[in-house]
Amino acid sequence: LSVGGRVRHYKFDVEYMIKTPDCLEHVVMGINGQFPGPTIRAQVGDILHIALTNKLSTEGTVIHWHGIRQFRTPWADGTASISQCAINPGETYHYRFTVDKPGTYFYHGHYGMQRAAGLYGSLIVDLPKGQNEPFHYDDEFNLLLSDLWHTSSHEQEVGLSSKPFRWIGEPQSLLINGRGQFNCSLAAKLVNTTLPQCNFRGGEQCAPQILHVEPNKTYRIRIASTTSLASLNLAISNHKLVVVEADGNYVQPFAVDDIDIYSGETYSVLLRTDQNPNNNYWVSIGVRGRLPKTPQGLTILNYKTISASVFPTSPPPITPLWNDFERSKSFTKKVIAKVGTPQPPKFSDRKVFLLNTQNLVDGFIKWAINNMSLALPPTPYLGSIKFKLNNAFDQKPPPEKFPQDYDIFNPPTKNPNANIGNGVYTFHLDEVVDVILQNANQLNGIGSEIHPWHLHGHDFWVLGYGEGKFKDGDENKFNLTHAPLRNTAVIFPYGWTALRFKADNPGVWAFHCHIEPHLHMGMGVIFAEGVHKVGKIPNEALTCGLTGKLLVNKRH
Ligand SMILES: O=C1O[C@H]([C@@H](O)CO)C(O)=C1O
Repeated sequence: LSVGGRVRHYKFDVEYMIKTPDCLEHVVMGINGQFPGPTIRAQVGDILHIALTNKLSTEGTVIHWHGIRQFRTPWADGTASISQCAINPGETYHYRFTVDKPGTYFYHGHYGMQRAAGLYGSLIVDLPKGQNEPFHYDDEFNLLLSDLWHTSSHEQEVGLSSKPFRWIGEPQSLLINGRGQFNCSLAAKLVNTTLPQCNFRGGEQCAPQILHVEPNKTYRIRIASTTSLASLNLAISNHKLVVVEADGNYVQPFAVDDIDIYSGETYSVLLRTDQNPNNNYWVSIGVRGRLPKTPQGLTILNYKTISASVFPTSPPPITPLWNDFERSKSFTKKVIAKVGTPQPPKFSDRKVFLLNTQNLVDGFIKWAINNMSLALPPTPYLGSIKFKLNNAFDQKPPPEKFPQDYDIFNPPTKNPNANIGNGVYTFHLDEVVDVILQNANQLNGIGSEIHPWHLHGHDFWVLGYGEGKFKDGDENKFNLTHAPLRNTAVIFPYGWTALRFKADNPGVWAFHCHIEPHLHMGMGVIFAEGVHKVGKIPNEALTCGLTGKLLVNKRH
């Protein structure tokens, strides 16, 4: 742990609670009685110490600190079956780790589908006092975006693993800082809807959190998406957004009317309050990438010159067409590194091609990567690899490429069946790895979805996005001069995305689609590097499976 960092102590009690996040009652997962969980705010170099107590009565839990690389603390990454054992009811796990990079982050459950159940909150890392961000702002807001279902995460989980398969469908509500409106609309008076106008007295759990601003100032709006499924577009009527940060990395500033944000991504945008201060304006989020069946999520940008209850004069921004993928690509490709950002090594040591397919396994619908669908083992990899427990998981590494003649434009008719597995991609410490994520056609009918891939333990450089199947020579088009550093990158329908990272963080790291049901259906892989260099893993991370038995045997 870094020297001189201030230790910040948090006590987190995770429990199920009854809340009314979209004006209807639901059981959600919360922390210390709050949904979303408390915001963690720290400074670069600080050590966070979060004592997490599982107050659920019948299931385990863990929390992942999304975007924090966990250098020298891989057991604090908060991934059940990968970096630690799930924390049992009544038990407390101590997450201790350094936050070494300023930026906008969040945290969330990483066991079963607990993120879908509402286990999430914001994590913001400021620069040390006296240091300035490379852009100016007067004040800031924080928007944590999520989606909500009226079915429980358990019901969803069982449906996804059933035969016949039951898809979770589209979310019922979109939430901004845990607040949405299902049975009324904030904008009913201005839009074509059968929903009544919402009437809030204030204090309701589903009342929107209003952004109160002063005219002629610059605000930094931090935006993080922890959605289970939805790809979102955020816009603020009449106001330009200048994107300055993505996933805790500075980007070359660019101005847009709206931003796309995929699950697992974070952005900071600057907003200048230069519009008529006698109006209020809409902040809207809407679904993109899938046929939307969910009303927009809304709140208000209120110029303090007038009352927050003054009704905006025009309807909320219209969310761009869900399937205008050219528009989506155009936005995503605008995200390039700020000048001065470290750039990737010119060459990679290894290329891993990962074909994403939706398959059948014994009649169950799964997602597979190079024909392997991930099912996590009972003993977390970090311990089983470090202690060489070879029975803990498949010792045969998964394939690093897929058949060249695979037809990505059609359903997987020739090989509809995938295999279930839990093998590991092992990298040499400091190896420079390219990952080429290849999208393909879904299982039934013609179509291909967007998947946001999130890497634990690292940032990667995004080298490029391409159409169709990656082919020899495409690497000549890689962006090696202003490649953005990120921890999440999307693959577009029928396209590929190329990433480069240095395997310089001893540990075991998940790399997966951040869509919660897709991960649950096996859409992920496991990377490991330099595990022999990992320091002493705290016993509390090892108390299950084969490592649990080792601990017991030492005592007897
Ligand atoms: O994984 C998925 O399954 C459904 C559909 O493909 C099968 O019902 C869907 O929309 C997904 O994203």
